[in-house]
Amino acid sequence: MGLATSALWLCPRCVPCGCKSGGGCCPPHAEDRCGSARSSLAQVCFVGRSNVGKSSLIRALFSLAPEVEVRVSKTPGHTKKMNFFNVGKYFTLVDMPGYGYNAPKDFVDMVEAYLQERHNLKRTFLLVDAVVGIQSTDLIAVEMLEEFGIPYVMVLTKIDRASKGLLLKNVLGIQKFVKEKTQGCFPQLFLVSSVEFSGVHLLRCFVAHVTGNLPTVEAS
Ligand SMILES: Nc1nc2c(ncn2[C@@H]2O[C@H](COP(=O)(O)OP(=O)(O)OP(=O)(O)O)[C@@H](O)[C@H]2O)c(=O)[nH]1
Ligand SMILES: [Mg+2]
Repeated sequence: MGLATSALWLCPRCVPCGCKSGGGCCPPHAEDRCGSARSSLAQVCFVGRSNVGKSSLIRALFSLAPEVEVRVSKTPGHTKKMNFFNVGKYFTLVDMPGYGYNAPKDFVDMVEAYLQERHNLKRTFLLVDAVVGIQSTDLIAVEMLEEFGIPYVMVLTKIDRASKGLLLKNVLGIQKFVKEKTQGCFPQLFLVSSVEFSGVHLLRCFVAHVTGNLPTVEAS
């Protein structure tokens, strides 16, 4: 995976329309830096409740790419806008604001608009906190992804904070939920700690794979 990385901030509605200026087609939320227009790069995005560890996971996944300048905070609701980062010429990753506590007021408009257009979105990573497990707000997110037919993957975060027993309970609960209640969810759950870097390498390879950047290895 190429690690020459440049950060872009794009208005999600500029991606489909090709607007470069941030004016005209852009909704009021897009007065921030509107980067380049329609991108042909594959995209992956990271969603989940506020404070679940989205920005931290992106930082851990792309720790070798210092230009992915993701901001992490103890305060839930820290990430207020969708932040787009280009990973070299290979793909674009999207750090979403969180839903639930202290979510930005325009969260639904912003995220729904993006997911409906989902230009080149190859996979969505839905993060769930390993200590608290799946919550009712996560179920709403799952419903939305299922309704839009978006392929997604569940990731259990902060596994360093969960006891072995609690981790097992939440893993089994999510596996049962995925099997019985979902269509578009990848059956393999990823377990990660962005602090201890556990599970990060496997997920990094998976991101490379879904964005078409993992060379096929022939079985001998
Ligand atoms: N122990 C532990 N703490 C973590 C881990 N990942 C994130 N955190 C902490 O959780 C808090 C929130 O992390 P963020 O990455 O900012 O969470 P977020 O989902 O981006 O939050 P919002 O942008 O507010 O939605 C920070 O204090 C992080 O240090 C982890 O794997 N283990
Ligand atoms: Mg964040």
